[in-house]
Amino acid sequence: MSKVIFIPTKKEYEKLFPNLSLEYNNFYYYAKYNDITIVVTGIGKVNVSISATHYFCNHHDVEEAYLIGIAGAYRESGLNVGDVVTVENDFFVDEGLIEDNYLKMLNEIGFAICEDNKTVFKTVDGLKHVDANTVSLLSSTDQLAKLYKNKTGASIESMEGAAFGLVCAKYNINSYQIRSISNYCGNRKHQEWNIKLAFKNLKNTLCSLLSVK
Ligand SMILES: O=C(O)c1cccc(C(=O)CC[C@H]2O[C@@H](n3cnc4c(=O)[nH]cnc43)[C@H](O)[C@@H]2O)c1
Repeated sequence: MSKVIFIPTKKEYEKLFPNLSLEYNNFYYYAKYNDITIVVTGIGKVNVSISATHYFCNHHDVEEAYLIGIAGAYRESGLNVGDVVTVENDFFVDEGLIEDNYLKMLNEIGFAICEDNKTVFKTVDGLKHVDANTVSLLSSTDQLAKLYKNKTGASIESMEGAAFGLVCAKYNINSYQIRSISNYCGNRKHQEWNIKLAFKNLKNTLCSLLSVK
């Protein structure tokens, strides 16, 4: 049985594994770290779905799959930049429509992507448990951030989570999602990015959780 770590972008990979070079197989970049495979999926729902599906089709011994990376936190979440969290429920929040400034997810108009338009992850003890929204249209205004947050009550936002969770569920694979908060959502002028702190804390978590040095 094996473990695999999925990371959305090469930028994130290079901050976490600066000395480990990547190979390419036409679908994704990957590397081996001891007995763990690391897959760089590409940004967003489509890329993570292609990469994870291809990986699981070709590796039938996966026991645990981890999606790790950075994420934005909604202002009202109480989270700080640099916090590392374990995601429980992850919503396809922007698959839907907006009517009179009210956001309806696809499940509310009879076309659910999956049950309740969300996927559910296993969680890691010792980290803050949060719910997440997965978006293609980033919440780059305070108004949109509020719309997303109020819809599901999620604390954080990423671009891959719910899609990854759905692929893992289809393959019956135990999935985990660990994110380090790099910025706040909303108005791009006030997002307060701190990439360095986010990756320092994420790397520390990886070291203790998966014995990755
Ligand atoms: O600017 C940099 O140096 C840099 C270094 C590493 C990664 C990045 C990214 O922008 C990665 C994009 C990645 O991060 C997630 N993310 C982060 N903040 C948010 C957000 O506010 N809303 C949605 N997604 C966010 C996302 O999952 C992307 O895959 C930059």
